[in-house]
Amino acid sequence: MRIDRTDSLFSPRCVWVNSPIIVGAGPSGLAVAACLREQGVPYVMLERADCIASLWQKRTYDRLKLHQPKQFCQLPRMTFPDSYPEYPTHRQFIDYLEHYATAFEIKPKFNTTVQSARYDETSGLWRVQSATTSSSSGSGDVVMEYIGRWLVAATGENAETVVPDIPGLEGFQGKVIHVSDYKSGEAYRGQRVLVVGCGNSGMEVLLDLCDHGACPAMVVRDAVHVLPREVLGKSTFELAVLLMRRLPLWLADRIVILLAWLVLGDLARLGMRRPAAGPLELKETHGRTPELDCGALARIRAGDIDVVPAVKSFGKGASVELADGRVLAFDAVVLATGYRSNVPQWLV
Ligand SMILES: NC(=O)C1=CN([C@@H]2O[C@H](COP(=O)(O)OP(=O)(O)OC[C@H]3O[C@@H](n4cnc5c(N)ncnc54)[C@H](OP(=O)(O)O)[C@@H]3O)[C@@H](O)[C@H]2O)C=CC1
Ligand SMILES: O=C(O)C(=O)Cc1c[nH]c2ccccc12
Repeated sequence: MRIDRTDSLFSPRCVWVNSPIIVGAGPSGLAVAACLREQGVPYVMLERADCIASLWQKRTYDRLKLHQPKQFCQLPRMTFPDSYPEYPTHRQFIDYLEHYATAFEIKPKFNTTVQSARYDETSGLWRVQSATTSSSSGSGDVVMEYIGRWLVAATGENAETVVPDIPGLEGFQGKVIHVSDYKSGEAYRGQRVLVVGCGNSGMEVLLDLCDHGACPAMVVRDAVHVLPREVLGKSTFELAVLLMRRLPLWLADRIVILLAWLVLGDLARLGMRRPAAGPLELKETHGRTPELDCGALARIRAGDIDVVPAVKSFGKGASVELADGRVLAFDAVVLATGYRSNVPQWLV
């Protein structure tokens, strides 16, 4: 057997890069890479997954479409094809991103997880430690340290799934998944499904479950801002941007809430009260995205989706105890409880 002396002598291997180090090959990382490329600036791009835009490729449900019209979602220097609809499907979005990466010759180092990125004040340099998993069996991770002057953190807000710590969840007898593993309601036909969380993912999965003949319930534990996707044919997002440019935030919020009320009616009657702070204020101050209704509200109104309060605990078998004391039985649980960034873990 040959002993690799360079590995044992310099572990981890250090590479000096006279260029930015981009962490993450999602839409933001790709956009940065394309702009650098256009200026003739080289870069190194490190990506944990084995493909670009892994969240879009591996963790989205089948029916997902962009929630904003396409002109607000395209990356710099390349528009969406004219043939795309106003709200492209996630498959179309992935095709666009693949085409974008090819056009700008973006070649990330895949299967490479950044473990830490440290800024050294004295030298003014970043030390970025990464581990590359090899697909060939037997050879372990290759640990590298990239040293350079610029770091771009582009791992997004949704790198890790959030799984709530609800008592008894591990003992629940039915199937439990996080929404990142949900593809379609086909697997749930005829089943009682509890969807925990009423963000954009939860709301759309509820609709999908209805469309596939399941019997879902939605946990709403707190106040929530649901807005229509469009008002009088104009996207609420565009409208909000226009209002925010011209008016103070509080007034823009009042108008958005009034329009939402005119289109959607009083949602408190459906068990969904609005937070005291407006949707635009919450986006500005907490980065909290408003929920855009894609049809779930109509199904709640029709009685196809039950709205229930917070889950207190999962009991014996397949029972669930709710905050209001009710105990209900479910066949399956979908945790649509969100995602979080992992930047604080590796940017030290
Ligand atoms: N087509 C598109 O463009 C889509 C975009 N998205 C985006 O992706 C991002 C992630 O969305 P999403 O996956 O919905 O995650 P979010 O973080 O937006 O929503 C998570 C939801 O789960 C609730 N929750 C968390 N823990 C619990 C618990 N223990 N019990 C009850 N409820 C709980 C939260 O409630 P609380 O507010 O009380 O914490 C919140 O309503 C967002 O930016 C969203 O807009 C998602 C789907 C489709
Ligand atoms: O694209 C996002 O990240 C969003 O959060 C969408 C969004 C931000 N502000 C809004 C106002 C009204 C409707 C949607 C949004």
